[in-house]
Amino acid sequence: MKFDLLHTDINSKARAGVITTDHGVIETPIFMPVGTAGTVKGVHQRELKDDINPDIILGNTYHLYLRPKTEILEKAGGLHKFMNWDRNILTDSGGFQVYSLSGRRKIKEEGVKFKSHIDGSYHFFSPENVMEIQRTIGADIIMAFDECTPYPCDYRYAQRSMHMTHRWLDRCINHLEKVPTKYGYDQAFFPIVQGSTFKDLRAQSAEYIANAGAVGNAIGGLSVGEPAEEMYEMCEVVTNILPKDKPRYLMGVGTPINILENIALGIDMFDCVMPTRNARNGMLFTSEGFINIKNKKWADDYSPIDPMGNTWVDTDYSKAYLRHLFVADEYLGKQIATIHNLGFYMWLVREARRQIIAGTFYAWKEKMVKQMATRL
Ligand SMILES: CC1(C)O[C@@H]2[C@@H](CO[C@@]3(CNc4nc5cc6c(=O)[nH]c(N)nc6cc5[nH]4)OC(C)(C)O[C@@H]23)O1
Repeated sequence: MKFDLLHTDINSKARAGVITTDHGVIETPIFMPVGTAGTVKGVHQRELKDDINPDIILGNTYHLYLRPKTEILEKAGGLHKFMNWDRNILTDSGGFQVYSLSGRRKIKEEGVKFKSHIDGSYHFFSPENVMEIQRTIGADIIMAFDECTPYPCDYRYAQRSMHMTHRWLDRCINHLEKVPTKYGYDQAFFPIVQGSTFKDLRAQSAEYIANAGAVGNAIGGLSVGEPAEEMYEMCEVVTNILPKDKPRYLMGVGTPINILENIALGIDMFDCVMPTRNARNGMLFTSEGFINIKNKKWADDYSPIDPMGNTWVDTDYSKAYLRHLFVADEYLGKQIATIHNLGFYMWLVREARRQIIAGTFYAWKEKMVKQMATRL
């Protein structure tokens, strides 16, 4: 994997760059649609390509390991072939999902024993076997096995959790050297900064991760319920330490406002279930603010979903029609809203990139942050 930093904003730490992998280029800043179990919920791969056009989507080790299971993926030749997606894929390592999803889990130095949320069976994840699972899934970018420190927690817990994540990182790196890639293309490995919301721990973790010398670096342990201001403070500390010539990935973030504020702090890559999850509940993001399409006020509003919209659904369908589909609980409503929201998120990061290159990012960001907070 290669990262070319093309432009850094003069009034902020915002950057425009290009990541190149064996499955094509990724223009940054980038938003990565979440496709947890090998599907971006409700959207065909062909629609993804034609209408939303993401350079990269996310998969998840925890989910894919439990279903369809690694042997099914291996026989298919990896996740790209299995889901017929020939662009980039990033897989999260599952550490976080074990912490946030599985019923019961026991975290020890060796690894994490957990109960499947599907059938209650017991499983064990360690830095070593998670590296092997991600080799088998075959994503272009794979994440370290870490402990996402729960929020809130006391300093002592955050410190111990951070050091364990650092020890697990060393085990991931050592093991990856022994397990070759399986499908003939490279896989980039990203370590993950922890340290909860303590500035000194965040700095310590950022230094440790920077010294690992990986091709890209991630920031974890955020977007877990902390106030946005604390998220921004931690990103400010960490991006001042992480190397400038490597992409920075802020995991699980976030709202359109979170994304613009963090681009200004020097973050290049984002993922979040918000555009897809909120779409399924009828919450639409637009450049003028956000819409709850189930609200009665749209019942006889025959204007396009989003006249400034970026995908064909925005002008093919009216607000009244989309509201009807949600009220009638028709599948099509969720599908239309998902394509709209993902189209908006892709527009947002692409427009941010254009503004950074034009040197007008900061003023544009300030205007957009105010505008997008409006409830329409
Ligand atoms: C914002 C929003 C809508 O996103 C939802 C829900 C709750 O937050 C999210 C998103 N936040 C999030 N923080 C993360 C931290 C780590 C981390 O430290 N390590 C690793 N390996 N992976 C991570 C993935 C992360 N996702 O996390 C789950 C539980 C996946 O659902 C998401 O609120």
